[in-house]
Amino acid sequence: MMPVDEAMARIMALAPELAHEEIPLAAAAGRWLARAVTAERDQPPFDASAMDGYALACAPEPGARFRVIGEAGAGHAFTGVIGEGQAVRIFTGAPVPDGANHVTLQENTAPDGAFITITDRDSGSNIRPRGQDFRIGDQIGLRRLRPSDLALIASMNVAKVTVRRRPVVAILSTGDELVMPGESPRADQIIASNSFAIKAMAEAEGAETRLLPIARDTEPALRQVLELARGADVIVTSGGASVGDHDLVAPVAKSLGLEAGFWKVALRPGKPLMAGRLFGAAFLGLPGNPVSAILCAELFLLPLLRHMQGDPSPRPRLQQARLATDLPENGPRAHYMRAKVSPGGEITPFGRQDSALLTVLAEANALMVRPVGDPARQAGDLVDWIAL
Ligand SMILES: Nc1nc2c(c(=O)[nH]1)N[C@H]1C(S)=C(S)[C@@H](COP(=O)(O)OP(=O)(O)OC[C@H]3O[C@@H](n4cnc5c(N)ncnc54)[C@H](O)[C@@H]3O)O[C@H]1N2
Ligand code: MOO
Repeated sequence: MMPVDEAMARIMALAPELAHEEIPLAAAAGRWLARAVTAERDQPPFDASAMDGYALACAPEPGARFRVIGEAGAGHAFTGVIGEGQAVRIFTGAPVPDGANHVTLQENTAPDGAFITITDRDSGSNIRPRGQDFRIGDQIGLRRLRPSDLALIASMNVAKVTVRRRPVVAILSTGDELVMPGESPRADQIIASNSFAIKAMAEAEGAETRLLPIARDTEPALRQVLELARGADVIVTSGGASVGDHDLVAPVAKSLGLEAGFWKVALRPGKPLMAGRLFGAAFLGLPGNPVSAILCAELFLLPLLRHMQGDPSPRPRLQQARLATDLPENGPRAHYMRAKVSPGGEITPFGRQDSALLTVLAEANALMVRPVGDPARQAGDLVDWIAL
């Protein structure tokens, strides 16, 4: 059985190259920049008032009196020059007029016809200097674009960005026992659930998905459905990965030309995971047990999708927490236990860890990682976990 780390590395090495594309900023949320963005201007592009008040030639003393000679608003600059004893009525965001180096807060003044009298001191100059946020030529490096990045790029006057094309993931389930939700299962059938989680996980990671029909447990049926996956960047199957007589994914994928393949990872749940390259795509054969399939998607599919889109650290992020209970030693497979991390930061693995229990997975907010051969642990020990 292959160690989890090695399986992750082997799977990332299967990644096909994704082309770059230029898209409008308004469509770029969640996309990965493929080319750095360069600011086209300074922000602010002029010394700007941070407050509503009066622009003055220098910081005034209480009691000082100034004549108001004009007005500066956001988008409406005052074009004259301020001299001693003069003030310009100014509003937040307006360019500070020439000759001024201070904005006094309007709350610190008393108006009196065409004059103002200073009643209190200001705590600062209330001026945002030109370029205080960014300067022309400043760059945003490659990253997944969050809403705040979009605002930053917009303010740089950049209307289009170059991103990686979205990876296309084809998803299919195998098994004679499966019917889709809403259909009428026979007494010996269950409802296909894995592909719904895998689809949602892949899409949240930036992928486009193609949900293929359920493949029945015959070689021709599976071959036919797998053929529909041609053209995808990643092909994900669930079920039929183990050693049973009806577990056909490995032989069929091989007959279709699976390359660079491997099978079985020292992982619980998820041991029968298989991977390779098929039709030019990365191929992941996930185990059928629902928790195994979702866990393998978390550990292998999502890092692969992040890597393909340019994430320099695509692996799951490990955090640490104190264990709330004692645990016996772990066996020969890394155990990713469904667990709950409390707001206080303590982690408690669920008592029931059967890989068929979706209710337990749905209650969990963490996967607690127990390495291969991890010795017995006591309450209070620090352990690694991954957020769900
Ligand atoms: N003799 C052995 N038997 C098994 C071994 C083993 O090493 N030796 N490994 C076990 C482990 S671990 C796992 S995990 C499973 C994985 O088996 P398969 O990948 O072949 O999965 P299936 O047999 O097709 O299904 C397992 C289970 O999951 C249900 N299933 C399948 N697909 C879906 C789906 N899309 N949605 C919901 N549920 C699904 C299926 O009905 C089965 O109950 O093998 C063990 N056996
Ligand atoms: O490894 Mo299986 O994935 O435990 O249920």
